[in-house]
Amino acid sequence: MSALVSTRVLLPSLFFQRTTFLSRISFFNTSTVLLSHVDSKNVPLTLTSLGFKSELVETNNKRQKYKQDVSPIKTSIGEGKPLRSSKSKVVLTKRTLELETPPFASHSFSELGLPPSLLQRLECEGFNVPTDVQSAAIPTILKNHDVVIQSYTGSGKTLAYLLPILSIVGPLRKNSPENSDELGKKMEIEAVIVAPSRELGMQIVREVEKLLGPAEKRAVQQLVGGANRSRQEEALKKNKPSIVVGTPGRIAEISAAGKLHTHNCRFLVLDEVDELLSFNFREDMHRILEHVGRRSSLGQNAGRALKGPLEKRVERQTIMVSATVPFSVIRAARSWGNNPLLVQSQKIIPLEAATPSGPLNISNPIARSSESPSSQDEAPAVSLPPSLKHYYCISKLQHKVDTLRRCIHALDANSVIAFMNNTKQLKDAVFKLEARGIKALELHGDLGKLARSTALKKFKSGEVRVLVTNELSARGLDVAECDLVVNLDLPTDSVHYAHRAGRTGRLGRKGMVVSLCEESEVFVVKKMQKQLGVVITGCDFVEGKLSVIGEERHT
Ligand SMILES: Nc1ncnc2c1ncn2[C@@H]1O[C@H](COP(=O)(O)OP(=O)(O)OP(=O)(O)O)[C@@H](O)[C@H]1O
Repeated sequence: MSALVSTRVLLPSLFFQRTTFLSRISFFNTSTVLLSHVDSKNVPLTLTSLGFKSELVETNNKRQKYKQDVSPIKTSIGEGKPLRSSKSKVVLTKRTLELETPPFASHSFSELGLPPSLLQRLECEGFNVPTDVQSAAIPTILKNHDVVIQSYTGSGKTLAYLLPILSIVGPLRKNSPENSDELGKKMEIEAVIVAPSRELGMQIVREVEKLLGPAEKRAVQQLVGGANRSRQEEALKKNKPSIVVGTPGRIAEISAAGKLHTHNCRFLVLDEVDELLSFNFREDMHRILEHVGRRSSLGQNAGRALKGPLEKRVERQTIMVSATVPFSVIRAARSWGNNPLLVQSQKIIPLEAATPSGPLNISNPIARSSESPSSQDEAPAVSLPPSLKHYYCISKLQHKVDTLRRCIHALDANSVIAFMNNTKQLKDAVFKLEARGIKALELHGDLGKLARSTALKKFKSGEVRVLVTNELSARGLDVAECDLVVNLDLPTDSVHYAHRAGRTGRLGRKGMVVSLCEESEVFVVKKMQKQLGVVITGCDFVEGKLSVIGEERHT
């Protein structure tokens, strides 16, 4: 207890010191160690006690930039009502999300072979240091390798593929288009990025637009389902984008209609590749894989000559990405790509060397040692952010929403994603939360496009405290402020658990995951714990506090 108090007292002064990034990492590691000595039976565990701090500040609502050399990542989220009415200034609760295990590499972006125009844009947007996986993937992709990028949720995989692509295609590329006849004439799509949901597709588009800057943002075009197709086709014709980002159905549809010419495409990215392999996407993915970059007449500079029987052919570069890479993806990647490499944060190996019992689970030693060889066959290379804390709480079905309410209050969570499996029950949960005075909104595929984007916007801005959703939001959704994920229904398997859990604890921030289950489901939690290689601790919420049941193991 005294260790916890002294850590808290030390925080404000140390927090604003201009220390180096590395010394700050060691400071936070120290605070973690101290916290782990606290007797969890006597001390209430809240997000604050686990390292989240709240303080009242004024904010002008500007986006917080990531400046790793100045201060840990902070983020502003609204707790609720402004304390004072003012048109220009709103007083909100500022919550500082400390970095527990920052995934930043020791390199700088300028060492990775990116063009000056892109480096400038990165600086403008406040991206100063690449993450581990970016340091590994960027040079590998720039060397023309097909890759499978596997790294835990929130570790920066999107920029890991966007940056090398933008170095080679589009207005920020190494050779300015004005100086090259071949590139100047080119009107074709040069990169196709496929994502399994409209929300993720739009998020990627925004990330590309951010990097391109306001003057060049037309170089990317969204082709997501649910949006007006003819408008997308008109935009393709008018803006002649270099990059398109979309969902499999819409991309395949527009391509089949002859309005999207991707045969000469240089890059094909499959984001959340294991999800794109699912049965639902089979036909559309087949078309995309068959057509994108398949009849290339690219110039020598842009294309890659293949070895062996395909020696004369110039072909697309295929980039496959996910936090979870089951062996089915490895098999598919071998057939889709040209000698692909498996790129992880700390290592790069030929995909050929990846076997079901081999390096796939290297980031997950507990899972490797606890799984039998047969169950490893389909065991995913799951990677969860190391800063996450996992709990489960036994609750009767009819009491789950009330348990969720108690959980939110006990942990003092400000930005919560609650996952359910059934849309109808999801609506009831929102109704019950609202009736209990907690601002909540639903987000699922049955909603219209406007309702979906409004819900997401309100949640991201902090206007809504709880987003009740289903698998739709489990993949890729990036809300830095999310400090708690609750499974109101258990996910179907450990892969789904990993993606749901990964909506919090982004980019090394702390986060908590609480799974509410009935007594008869505890064995499912235990099984996932084993497969994922994490400790999921039993807990309850009593008198406004989280109390741990049984021994909590700190790993
Ligand atoms: N080098 C960096 N510096 C600062 N912020 C970064 C950096 N790289 C990425 N980010 C930010 O980190 C957040 C998480 O990145 P991203 O969404 O790419 O993670 P991810 O690994 O793709 O996660 P998931 O597996 O859940 O899709 C984003 O908000 C992104 O803008």
